[in-house]
Amino acid sequence: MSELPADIVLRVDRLRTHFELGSRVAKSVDDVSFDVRRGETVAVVGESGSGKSVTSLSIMRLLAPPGRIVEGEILYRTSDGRILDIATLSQKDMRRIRGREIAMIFQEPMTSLNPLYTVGDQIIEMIRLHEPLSKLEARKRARQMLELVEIPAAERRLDEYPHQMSGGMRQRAMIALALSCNPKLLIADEPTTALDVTIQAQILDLLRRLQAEIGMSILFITHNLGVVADIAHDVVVMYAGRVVEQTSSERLFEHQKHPYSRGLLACIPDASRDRGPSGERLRLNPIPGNVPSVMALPKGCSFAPRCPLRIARCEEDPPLLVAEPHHLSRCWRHDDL
Ligand SMILES: Nc1ncnc2c1ncn2[C@@H]1O[C@H](COP(=O)(O)OP(=O)(O)OP(=O)(O)O)[C@@H](O)[C@H]1O
Repeated sequence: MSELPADIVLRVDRLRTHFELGSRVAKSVDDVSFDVRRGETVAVVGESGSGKSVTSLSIMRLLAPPGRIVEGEILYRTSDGRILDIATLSQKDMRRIRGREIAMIFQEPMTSLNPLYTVGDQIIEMIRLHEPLSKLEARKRARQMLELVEIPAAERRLDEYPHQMSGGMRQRAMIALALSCNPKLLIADEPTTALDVTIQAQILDLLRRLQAEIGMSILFITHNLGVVADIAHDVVVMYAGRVVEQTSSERLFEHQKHPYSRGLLACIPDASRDRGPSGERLRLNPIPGNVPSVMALPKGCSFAPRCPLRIARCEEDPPLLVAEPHHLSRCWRHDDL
């Protein structure tokens, strides 16, 4: 197994995850590599179908058959300093990693919250699953968790059912549940997508604050490049199962080296720019066309059919090229960008 530098919590290395459907193979994640450092956030960005969720499900080992990791390593540094390859871990060992070491939050809080139990009981159960605390001690900890995620009147809220809470509060309760075992890595899969803009900003603020306080690392999955600038240190832009651009967040916003990232940037809503003279909503500039199916990729560069900068050479598949130091791009024309 490879070595892992001391500041790296998670290293995804040449990961390939396929769905084998009869004689056809969907290469949903095709040679993806990135590092997540301690206390930092990496955002994985791309439109629907680009392979973001399959990447996070591979890391959590929650893939349902016929999904399978066929190649690559997912190296993880545990709290007690061991380095494990999650890609080959048994499901029994993986159960000890999920929740305690790596937790996940979703777009829809009811994916993790059970409607039949109070929020408090769910957090208490999770705490006691991992720590030998009495019910009373666990309840106290659960209340502190609700306070940590800034849910007002935490003591009373412990006894509420998820449906008694607003969308934003439910999202906070889900985060409290995920953090109740003090994970080192939080995988956040579109956690703010269903929320309105103000609540979205509050949840992003909360995640940033929690990260600074607890020092956890975050893998942030989103289709919205707009939220990335606020939260991520590094960005991995995915398209049709592959990485097309990878660099720091600061660098990406300054200078995109792939036409797909440029297109995603043009889709970011901007309140001042996107209103007409009488305040009406203007259309953004969506990238024409759709992400191709990973079962029927075009020949050469998979983005070429939608690309305004396409040239004859794009019929040849570009590798991930070093456009600048610490800046990778899978585009023949990265120098022209
Ligand atoms: N259960 C499955 N069976 C077959 N193919 C699948 C399955 N799940 C995902 N895929 C394939 O993997 C591709 C990537 O899917 P994935 O869900 O990771 O995309 P995504 O970027 O997360 O999109 P979204 O934002 O819609 O979740 C899909 O286009 C699909 O072809």
